[in-house]
Amino acid sequence: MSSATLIRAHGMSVAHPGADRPVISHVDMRIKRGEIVTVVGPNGSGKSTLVRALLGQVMLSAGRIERRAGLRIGYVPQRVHIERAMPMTVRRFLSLPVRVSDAQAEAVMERTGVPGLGSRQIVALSGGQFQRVLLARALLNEPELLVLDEPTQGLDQPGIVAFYKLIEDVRAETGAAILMVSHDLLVVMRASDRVLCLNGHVCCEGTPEDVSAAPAYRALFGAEAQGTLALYRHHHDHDHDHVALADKGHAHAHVHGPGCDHDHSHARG
Ligand SMILES: Nc1ncnc2c1ncn2[C@@H]1O[C@H](COP(=O)(O)OP(=O)(O)OP(=O)(O)O)[C@@H](O)[C@H]1O
Repeated sequence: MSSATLIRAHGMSVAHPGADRPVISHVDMRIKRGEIVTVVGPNGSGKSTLVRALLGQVMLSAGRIERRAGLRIGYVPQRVHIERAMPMTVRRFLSLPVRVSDAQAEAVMERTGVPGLGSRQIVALSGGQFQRVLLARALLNEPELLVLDEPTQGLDQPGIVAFYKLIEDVRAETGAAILMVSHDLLVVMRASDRVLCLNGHVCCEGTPEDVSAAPAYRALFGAEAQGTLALYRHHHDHDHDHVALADKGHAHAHVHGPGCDHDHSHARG
């Protein structure tokens, strides 16, 4: 594994007991220091399973995962899986499972745009505030890799845009790599260095520009894909020069998982 690589999956497959076919098959992927990588795919395509397998929370049925020794990971699970009704203040929530000082708690809340909320009950937070508190907790152990599973679920459009801006700021400040699962194709693509399009297997992978032009992506996302393609044809106005990416020279490289039966021509329209 190269020194810039934080985590790498080789032929990763996950099958749930009793299911007739694997949820994800033969996924090869890696995340390098400081990269923002997004996983997109239809409902049920295995995105959360992929993330949880990378984190070691789900057993692989085939393949293996390499992690850099001592890799610090911050994880924000999908919101729907978190019990919000528990009677608990934000301050106490931030001290679970590892106790933090008041100063640390206040600093991280300030960082994620929810200063002074420590005494609030979790249940009394808005969706956007809760999401920022979850992010704050994930940042407390100074992760080198931050993993966010559908972090903007339930937020309105300005809330979504603001959240991704915050994520980019966190990356710029801390140098953490970020792996996100998202449905916000347009917004998330602008914030990503690399996109992985999943439908049980990796259908296509590459820069947002490459993926938005890939036939497999367009077949999966239809009209919505047209929007991202238009974005990259006419408004590719962001740059990633502030991040040293080892694979910059391979900006158009992308790989296909085995078993893909879609059109593999890589024409860019
Ligand atoms: N523990 C489990 N046991 C059995 N099947 C499971 C389990 N976890 C997930 N699945 C199934 O695996 C498939 C993929 O689920 P997963 O949550 O990874 O998809 P997803 O792409 O994240 O979906 P969504 O976009 O709806 O969140 C689904 O059909 C789901 O029902």
